[in-house]
Formats: sequence, C-alpha cells, structure tokens
Amino acid sequence: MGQKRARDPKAQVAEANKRKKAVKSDAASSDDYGSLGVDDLNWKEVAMPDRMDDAEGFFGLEEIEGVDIIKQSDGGVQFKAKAGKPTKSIVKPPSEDDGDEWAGFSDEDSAKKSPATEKTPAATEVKEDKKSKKDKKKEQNKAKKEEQKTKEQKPKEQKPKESKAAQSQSIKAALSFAALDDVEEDDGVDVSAWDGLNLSPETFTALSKMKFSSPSAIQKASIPAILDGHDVVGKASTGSGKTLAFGIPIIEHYLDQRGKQEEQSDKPEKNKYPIALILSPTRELAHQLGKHIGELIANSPDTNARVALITGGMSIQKQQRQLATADIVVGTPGRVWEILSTGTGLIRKMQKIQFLVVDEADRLLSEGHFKEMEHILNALDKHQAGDIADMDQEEEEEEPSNRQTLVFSATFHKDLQQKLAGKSRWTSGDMLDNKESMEYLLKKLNFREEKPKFIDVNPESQMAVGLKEGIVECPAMEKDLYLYSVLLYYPKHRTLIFTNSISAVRRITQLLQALQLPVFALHSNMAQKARLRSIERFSSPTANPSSILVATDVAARGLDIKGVNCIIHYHVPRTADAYVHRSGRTARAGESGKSILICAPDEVVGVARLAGKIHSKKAKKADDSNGPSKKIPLESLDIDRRVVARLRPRMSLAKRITDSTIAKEKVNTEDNWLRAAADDLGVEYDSDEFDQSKGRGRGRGGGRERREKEASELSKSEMAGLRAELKQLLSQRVNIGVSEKYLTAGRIDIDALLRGEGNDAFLGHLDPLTF
Ligand SMILES: Nc1ncnc2c1ncn2[C@@H]1O[C@H](COP(=O)(O)OP(=O)(O)OP(=O)(O)O)[C@@H](O)[C@H]1O
Repeated sequence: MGQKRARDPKAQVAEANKRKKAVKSDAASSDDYGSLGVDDLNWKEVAMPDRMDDAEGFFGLEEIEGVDIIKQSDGGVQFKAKAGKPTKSIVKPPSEDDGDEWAGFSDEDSAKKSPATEKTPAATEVKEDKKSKKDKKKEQNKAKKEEQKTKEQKPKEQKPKESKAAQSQSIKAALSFAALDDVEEDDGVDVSAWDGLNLSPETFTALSKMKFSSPSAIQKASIPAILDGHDVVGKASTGSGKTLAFGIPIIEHYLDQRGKQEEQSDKPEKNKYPIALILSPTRELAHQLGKHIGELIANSPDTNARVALITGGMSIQKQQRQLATADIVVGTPGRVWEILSTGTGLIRKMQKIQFLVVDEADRLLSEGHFKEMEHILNALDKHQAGDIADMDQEEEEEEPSNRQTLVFSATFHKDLQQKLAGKSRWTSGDMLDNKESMEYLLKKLNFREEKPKFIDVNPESQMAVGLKEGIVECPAMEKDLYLYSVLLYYPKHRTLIFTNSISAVRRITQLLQALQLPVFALHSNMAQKARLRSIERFSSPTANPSSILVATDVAARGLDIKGVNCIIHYHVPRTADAYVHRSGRTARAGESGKSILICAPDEVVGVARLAGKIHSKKAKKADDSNGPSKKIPLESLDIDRRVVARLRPRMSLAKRITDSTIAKEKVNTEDNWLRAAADDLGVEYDSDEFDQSKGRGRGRGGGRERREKEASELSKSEMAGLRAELKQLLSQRVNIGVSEKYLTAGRIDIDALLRGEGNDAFLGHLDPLTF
C-alpha cells in the first residue's frame, strides 16, 4: 500500500535531530531494523498534477510504497517493510544533504522551543477577550503595515524577500490551481482601498498580487463583522465576491492562530484541527471555493494553511487523511458526512472549528441535502453523541462550541430571508418535531448570537449590474434552429447553455458538435473527472474564445468561470432563483454579460411570471407609469428571419445525424439489455421477433419509436453521405441577401471583409442584434 504524509518543514525542524539519529543508527545496523518511525522512511514527493482534472486534495504530499503499518498500543503507528522487501528499500538513506540541512539546528533550539509548545492550545485562544485581542491585533498590524510601507518604498530590494523555496512551500501547502500558473513575482496593485478593514499585511500582499484593488460591497460590509466575531448572513448578487467575504476572515484567523499552530507542529498531527468547515451544494463549486481560497493563501507570504477538498467522486481514504491535517475543509454535505461518520476521530476535530460556512445557503438548507446537513450539524453540536462511535461521554460534557456561523447566498427564499434577518419569528413548540422544515435546520445552525448580522448589499435587484437580459421568442419545434442562430450572431462569445434535463444536454451537445462548434457537456451523470475536464476545456485561457458549455443546473450556482460572455436558457428555468443563478455565471466581478432566454409560445406565461418575480420593482415602476401592463421586462431580440431560413438546411442535416446517433446508442443499449436478460432466462433473443411481438410502430408512442427505429437504421454510407453534405454546407458562409457573384452590389463592406472584421459566419450585411 502506498502511504502519504503531509510535508511540513516546521515539523521537520522539530524532528531533525531525532531523524538524524534514527537514520544513522539504521544505516549502521543490519537489515533487521525492527519497526521504523515516520521520519526514518524514504518518502518521495508527489508530483504536481499537470491538469486541473487530476487535482485531488493537497499538493506537496510525500508517498512511499512497500510499507506495512504497525499499530502501537498507545494509538501511534510504526512502519516496517512489506514481506519480501529489504528494509533498506524503505529507509531514508543518510546523505550529505541531511547533514547540511539540519546542521544549523541544535538541541538547544528545540529545548528553547519546548516551553512555548506547552502554552495554551489554540482552541482556548478563541475565548480570549475580543476587545483586548482586537487592540493587540491593531497594534501588531500598525507595526507590520509601517514595516510593509518602508519595504514598499524600495520595491526592488523587497523582491527577493520571499524566497523561491518559501513560495513553493506555500503553493504546495495550499490547494491552488493558480500555483500552476507562472509564479513570477508581480508588483501588484495599490490596495489602500482595503484600509480600515483591519487586515494583516499578509492579506494586503495577497490582495495586491491578485490585483483586487478595492473590496466589493459585500466584502466591505461582511469582513469587519466577521472579524468582530459576529455570525453573519450575507446576501449579494452573483459574482460579487462572496467567497472572499468569508475567506479573508478565515485566513485572518488562521494567521492569528499561526504562532500557536507552529508551536504545536512537533506534536502528533492528530492534535491539529481545522479552523473552518465550508459546505457547498455541488462538487464543482466546492472545488472552486478551495481553489479561490487556495489562491489567497498562495499569494499570502509564508502562509501555509492547508485546504482539504471533501467531495464525491474521489478516494475516501485519501480524503480522510487530508481532513486529519487540514486547516480549512471545503466539501459537499454528502461526502463530508460520509467521512465524518466513519468514526476515526474526525468529528472530534470538526467540533473545534471556529467557522461554519454555509455557501449557497438557500440550496443547502433545502432539497437534496437536508439529511446530510442535519447529520453534520448534529455531529458538530453532539446532539446525537450516543449514535456516533466517535464521541465518548467525557466529550459530551465539553463546553458548547464557540464557532461563528456564516451563511451566504445571492438568493434567499422570502421566508428564509425573513427568519434569518430576524424579521419573522421562529415557530416554536412543534418545530423540533417538524424535522423536514427548513426552520428546523436553521435552528440547528446554532448561531452563537441570538440574531446573526443580516447583510444585504443588493436589496433592490438580485441581478449583477453589468447584465443585459433578453428573450428570443420562437416556435416550439424550432428552438434548436434559433439557438444555433443566436450562437452564430455572437461569434467569439464564450457561451453557457442551460437546459432542464440531462438528455437535452446530451442531444444539444451532439447537435452542436455536428455543426462543428467547440462544445462541451456538463451534467451530474458524468464521471467527476469528465465534469472537471469539461469545465477546464471550456474555461481555460487557451480555450477557443467561442467555446460553448451545455449544462444542467449543476452548473447554475457559484461557478466562477472567467470570460463567460453569454448565458442561454434553452429551457425556461424552473424557478426564479435558478434564473438568477444561471444568469449570474456571466457579468461577474464588475464585468458585463448577456443572458438570453429562448422561449416557445406556450412558455410565455411562465416567463412573464418569472421575470415579474425577479424584476418586481422594475415591473412595478413600468406598471405605474404605463398603467396595467403584462409586458415582460426582458429585451426582445429580433433574429433576422432570412438568417433563420438560410440556416435551416444545416440544422435539419445536423438533426438527422444526431437523432440517428442517439437512436443507435439507445437501440444498442436496449439490445444489450434484452440480450443479457434472454441469456439469464436461457432463451434465444431475436430483435426482429421482439419488435413484432411488441408491435413497434403501432399505438401510443409508436410514432416516436418508429422514427427512432428508422433513424437507427440509417446505414453507415447514408450517415457518411449526410455528414459530407453537412460539411460542404458548413464550409460556406451563410449568404444573406447577396450573391457571391455580385460582391460589388453594395450589400457587402469589402474593406471590413478584408480587415477580417464582421461576422465570419455570414456573407452580406447582417444587422447586429442591438443587445
Ligand atoms: N475585491 C475584488 N476585486 C475584484 N475581483 C474580485 C474581488 N473579490 C472577488 N473578486 C473576483 O470576483 C469573482 C467572483 O467572486 P465569487 O465567486 O466569490 O462571487 P460570488 O459572489 O460568490 O458569486 P456566486 O453568487 O455566483 O457564487 C471571482 O473571479 C473573484 O476572483
């Protein structure tokens, strides 16, 4: 079995002499070494992954093969070589480096250090008087800032301050994909706008490097409240920086506690515990939260906080080990509970967290995650101590937790918002019996204060300021055609298309692939690696700027993909909140973007209701000024009918190819299933006979089945013919009201054409959409 350990230079320092002695004596003795300690082993560093989709948990681990674990009676572990393996193969060889590396640290150093190590553990620190702590911090910060200012006046001299080794360490210790980018030093930007938030110099440096010159409204309002120890419920529009609104205070707390953590670093790792648990509704969002906070850590000098990602689709054992040594845990409720409930001491650690963050709270506290959330919250507060092997009587009597609860979202159900804001009363009495209610979970969040601070920075509108919203009305059977038209109208737009079903994601992806567009799929039935790969291919800076991602609502919340210009709702979202979150994948961090709803006639009423909910104030104003109006407050996009007509032949070819491919896949799956069932029964399976007996092609649903069957029966050569025909059509520009023979007819701006401007898909003058 391969074993892994975290690479911690501080622990190495503390263990230096022990290790040196062990290695020396090991090397001197025979092959019979007996059991070995963790630092006697010849650990090998795990290479950084090349791609984001290979990223799991910590980087910077070390691993070793061919080792058996020997459990000690005191709960510790020792190691020995697996049977048949010479012990020498697992023992760290004595090297000159060893001597050089550790020569500078004497026994005296560690002796000096030990009293400090015995100081009050970090857990008790949180109970320190807030005021005196704040004053102390202010003084420290002032001193540090002065120091930083002096250094900033001499930027050139300051550069080497952070050695390459220190940089690489901070990168490895944190989960950061940014770390994969160039780690060249950067001058950064002026971050004086963050003054007044009482941040550490480390965070100032990180913000400067990340080029975040000023805090967003939610950051400005939430950070001081969280640093002051309040529970916070934060509401702000999509893409407005909510992650760092809670991420920065968590790192500030980590930096505050760091001294003590360092002093504890020569203690067994099992005495370490995380400071924060951040829960998110989807795996992708959890990965992104980890990445974003990881970037903050990686850019913050000498900050080695470890972020553990606990999501489904990855190895449980690995995540258990990561969780055991993490500073910040980010995860989805299902997997977090799965791991906590294994009874390996992790619940005890998690009970010591200082921050519980519930991101996308309205989603997490409702459908889908209810049970796991309840289990986690119970475990954190030990309500079900008897049920969990991990907790013993003694611990049940511990003091209640002192953690802060931070709840964030862009949307809160009205009811939830009222309750969180303290504007409506909790239903008392039977609440604990009504265990399915959101109220029940809310109560279980166990805020430390009676009323959390409710911070709503966008009470007027939930939509991002730079977002334009439009609607394309079209016949129900022509949505594909209109979708394709919109995509061609907006070349070089990174576009995210939302549908309401997995099968629609599959079909539209294949259809657009047949039309030779750079398209990827994302839905919850895909393997985790494939999901991450799709996101990476769609979003990487080197990806095609016209790339398209077709997704279900699994991508609707929280995903922060740079440079998404356009959102298309192929299906009308089921709820107003879903519309807000989907549209929020563009126009992020002050950028602009478009959200376009493709709407069939029978969807108009639903859309009007939805838009009315989202833009209630706007709709009301329009109503007040124009009298009663049912007008949808979204801009109507007029797609040129000629364009649609010219695109129709391509679309019908692409549809035949796609339908045939899907029907073939379906028939194959069905056939395989029937064949297997027939095998099990020990009978012959004849697909034609089965079709006849089933009466395929007759009765209800027969038409669809017949079409599917016909489509699946297209021969290889027929398919090849269709593909060749489509390829030929796609190789030509769509001719809009002009013949190529008459290029001089005045409908074409030849100069613009020569300059390579205009819309490459069309020949002739195309009126751009005024949107
Ligand atoms: N102060 C800042 N200045 C500039 N950009 C920022 C700042 N803070 C965060 N950002 C950037 O803004 C983007 C959106 O941030 P984030 O993902 O935290 O938004 P959010 O409010 O959580 O959105 P959602 O509601 O969709 O989850 C990120 O790319 C982040 O890097």
